Amino acid sequence: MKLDVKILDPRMADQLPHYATPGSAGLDLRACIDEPLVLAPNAWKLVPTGIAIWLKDPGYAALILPRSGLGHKHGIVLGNLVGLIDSDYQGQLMVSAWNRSDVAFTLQPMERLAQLVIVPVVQAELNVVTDFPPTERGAGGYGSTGKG
Ligand SMILES: O=c1ccn([C@H]2C[C@H](O)[C@@H](COP(=O)(O)OP(=O)(O)OP(=O)(O)O)O2)c(=O)[nH]1
Ligand SMILES: [Mg+2]
Repeated sequence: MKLDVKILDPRMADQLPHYATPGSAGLDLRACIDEPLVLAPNAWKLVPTGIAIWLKDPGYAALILPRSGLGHKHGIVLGNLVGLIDSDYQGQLMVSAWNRSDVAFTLQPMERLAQLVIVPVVQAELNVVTDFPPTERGAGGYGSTGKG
């Protein structure tokens, strides 16, 4: 698909997000900040990415996800756990950077902070019913099929 993108911070012009390998699912998002940002243990800050996208088609959404390395090694994940970008959103992509670790982390300007994944979406039309026809699972959940 073609994705319309607006460059809001001139530093992004020559480092637009790209798929790092032919099989990559995510586009890395950078921290468009002017100076290093210290995230104290358990602190979170909204970080601009310097770009806006317009998905346009309600059949798509974008998810902002943590980068595995930052999340696992440094505890830098997302304050909203996952960011959901609506197809009609045209504002700057923002990343809620949360330091869930007990060690301060310094985020450098233009560092790759999170990743954006475009996903297909189905908008459902709600159909109100009083009963569902029975299924094998029924209302069973939360481990009802047993362990292992
Ligand atoms: O990590 C995120 C999450 C959201 N957004 C933008 C795009 C999204 O389309 C919009 C609204 O997000 P969401 O619907 O999750 O937030 P809300 O708290 O429900 O706000 P709203 O009332 O504006 O829908 O904010 C971001 O830039 N980054
Ligand atoms: Mg919302």
